Amino acid sequence: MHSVLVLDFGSQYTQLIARRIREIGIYSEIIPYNTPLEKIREHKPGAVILSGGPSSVYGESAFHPDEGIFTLGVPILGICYGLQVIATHFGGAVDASAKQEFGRAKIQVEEQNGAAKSMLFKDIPNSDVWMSHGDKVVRMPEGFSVTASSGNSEMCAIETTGSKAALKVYGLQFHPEVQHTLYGKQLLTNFLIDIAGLKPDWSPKGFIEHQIEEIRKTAGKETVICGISGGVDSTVAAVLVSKAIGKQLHCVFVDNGLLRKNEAKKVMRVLKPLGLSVNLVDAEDIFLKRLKNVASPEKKRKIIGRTFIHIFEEQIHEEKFLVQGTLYPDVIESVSVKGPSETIKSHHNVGGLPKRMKLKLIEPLRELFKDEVRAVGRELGIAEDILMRHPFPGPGLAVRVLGSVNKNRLDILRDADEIYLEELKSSNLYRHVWQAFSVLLPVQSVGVMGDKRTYENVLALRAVESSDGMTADWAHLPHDFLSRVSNRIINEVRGINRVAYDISSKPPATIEWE
Ligand SMILES: Nc1ncnc2c1ncn2[C@@H]1O[C@H](COP(=O)(O)OP(=O)(O)OP(=O)(O)O)[C@@H](O)[C@H]1O
Ligand SMILES: O=c1[nH]c(=O)c2[nH+]cn([C@@H]3O[C@H](COP(=O)(O)O)[C@@H](O)[C@H]3O)c2[nH]1
Ligand SMILES: NC(=O)CC[C@H](N)C(=O)O
Ligand SMILES: [Mg+2]
Repeated sequence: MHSVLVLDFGSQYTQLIARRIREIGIYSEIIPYNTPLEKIREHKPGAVILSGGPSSVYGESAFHPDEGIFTLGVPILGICYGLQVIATHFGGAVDASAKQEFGRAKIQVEEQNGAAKSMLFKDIPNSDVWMSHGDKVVRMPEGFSVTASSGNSEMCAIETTGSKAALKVYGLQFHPEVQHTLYGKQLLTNFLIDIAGLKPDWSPKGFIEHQIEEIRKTAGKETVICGISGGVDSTVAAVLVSKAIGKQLHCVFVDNGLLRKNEAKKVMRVLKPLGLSVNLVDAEDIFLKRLKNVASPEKKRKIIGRTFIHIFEEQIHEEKFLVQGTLYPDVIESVSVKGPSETIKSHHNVGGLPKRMKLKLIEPLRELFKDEVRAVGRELGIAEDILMRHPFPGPGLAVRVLGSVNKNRLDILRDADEIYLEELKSSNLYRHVWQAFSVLLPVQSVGVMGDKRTYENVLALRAVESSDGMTADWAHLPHDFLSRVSNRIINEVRGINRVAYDISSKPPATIEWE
């Protein structure tokens, strides 16, 4: 199976390029813009795409690829900054444009004999495209011709022609990967299928078959351990590995006392039909003991992370491999040219584990996006209830009971959260939001219940819409729904006399409160 390599020059849209290619049914991977030619060759790419990027090709700190890519012998498509890289490499010139162009523009497709001159524009009329640039090609590179133009960029689409035609190098000033470019997907399809001759053969079924083979090769006869949370990623990873090596896989589910109401039991019940061997470890006491009187969010997160590792280590006997449900967005973050960003919160992670214990990793989902993981899960026969679950953070309710955590406060939160989730499901709203949960505030307020003064806790409800958890907006849940949930919680949960709804987006807030 050939893949498409996307060289990342730091565009905000790089992930989107990979995403669109996957939607066409072709495998794609993102690699840093400066990956050496030998490394690129190892991927055996069927086509290469150069992404956009914030720098200017003529600037001192411009990003340049290994020039050897132009000798790979596969079609190359440069988008925006990628086009500008191509233009300068082949002897053209790029300069700051008098007029910057952000947003919608209309392209004029060059015609020949009543059809588009370029195969890239097959079945694409003059139409709206999305632009985001301040530089433009001001002198054509040699051996190229213009295939489309826009009001502001006469050389909006160019490609090799004549004696250079066989090189199949294409450049676009606009962004075909964004939804606002009406025929963007058609253009990418033309490039990948008609020009590069790739086959759209990515399917969950093919993926599963391929991974099963790979996992068998990697694991051999060794035993393998997997931390399972009942969440989407670890469940799909575990079922896939178990399909490959059956009884060699041992799963560990840690009840850290920070799970939702009856979650340990529920998770064990839903995992049962999947035929996995799951060891439930009751570690509530140790987690709560270590968290006692700790109020700082970062301290809590670190204690939980460490305790997870500690419990996990006790469960490892002769295993040589560790299964992780790492997804593609996790991988991309570590290769992006943007480099490491500031730590906003320390995500609990089993990631520290392998080095310390010399466990080797099996990460069958590391090339997938979340919705693709769900599609693979569906193909594996995993129930929709598991696949459509909202993400749940490893530190669980410890980051939703603000301030210091104890069993009493956790129980109050569990009771309230159960009502909220129950109502979301029965009102058919659960699937329409990315994530919803309750937060117990370290604040008391005065109320009056049955003529009596109360002085009790405040609970916040949170629901967000998001596509990847990186940015989010608060969900505009119907007022009568919120009012019903609030009534039920105040009436049914002892210890809460006031409910608030969180109307902050991310950024500047985050999804979780701690
Ligand atoms: N209670 C737990 N017991 C054992 N392992 C856990 C537990 N919670 C988290 N993990 C491990 O940490 C990893 C990361 O957790 P994370 O919440 O990101 O993924 P997930 O739970 O598999 O899926 P989702 O994002 O849908 O919640 C899991 O894949 C799992 O291996
Ligand atoms: O596995 C996890 N371990 C963690 O430590 C963690 N912290 C936050 N989250 C989840 O990540 C998404 C983004 O959350 P934030 O906006 O709060 O950073 C949201 O979906 C959060 O629920 C975590 N997931
Ligand atoms: N989006 C881009 O790739 C921008 C490329 C370049 N920095 C410009 O402004 O033209
Ligand atoms: Mg989880």
